Amino acid sequence: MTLSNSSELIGTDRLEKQLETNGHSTVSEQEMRQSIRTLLTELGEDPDREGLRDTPKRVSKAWQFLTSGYNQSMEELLNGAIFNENSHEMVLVRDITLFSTCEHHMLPIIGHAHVAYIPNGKVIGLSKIARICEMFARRLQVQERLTGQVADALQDVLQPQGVAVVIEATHMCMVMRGVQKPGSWTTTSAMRGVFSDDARTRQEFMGLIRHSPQFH
Ligand SMILES: Nc1nc2c(ncn2[C@@H]2O[C@H](COP(=O)(O)OP(=O)(O)OP(=O)(O)O)[C@@H](O)[C@H]2O)c(=O)[nH]1
Ligand SMILES: [Zn+2]
Repeated sequence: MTLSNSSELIGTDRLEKQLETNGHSTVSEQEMRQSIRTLLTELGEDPDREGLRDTPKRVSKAWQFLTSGYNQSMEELLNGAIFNENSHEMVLVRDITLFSTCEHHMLPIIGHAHVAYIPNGKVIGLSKIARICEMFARRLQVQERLTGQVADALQDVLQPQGVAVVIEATHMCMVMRGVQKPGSWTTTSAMRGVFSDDARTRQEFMGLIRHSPQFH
């Protein structure tokens, strides 16, 4: 199923249709709200008090947004922004802010992605690299899979000489609860093509992402 950009607001009618047809959920918007209401009650809250009255609706909308990456199509996301270019030097977009959701606890994963590729006759619009990251981040994830999906998607659409993806993230399930380790960061990488085969290319990439960016 193809839907438009995840950052668009989704109207309730369209949202319900999407929920019924996207294959990831058959629950309606109403059922989702009801389950959030039940959760509030089970937590000992009064879901009818003023501050919580619209919370099921808000939470439902928030989760639709946070998981909207399931409904995006690569074709729409790319919008044709792949250009023929006879360049064979590394392209790196670093410090792409990422917000994802851990599939074990449904708590936030917050971090950065660094994405590089070496073209092989085609380049991609730079913003599309960040959009690809967002599409996979806005799903229930584990960091390893997210990293590999970004690498495979770029490899697929560009057939470059290689792709490298490093994600550095902190998991709220390890910070706010459980083992409670604020300041812990997880680094994952996915190397494809020349980044996997050639240590010098990989080293060049690693050297570039170590360097601090000029602007934040
Ligand atoms: N590999 C991997 N593990 C993750 C990720 N996000 C969360 N986890 C881990 O998933 C594991 C789930 O372990 P369980 O023992 O089933 O769940 P739990 O009892 O809530 O575990 P604790 O977090 O240790 O309290 C935990 O070790 C989490 O840290 C991720 O992106 N990748
Ligand atoms: Zn977790």
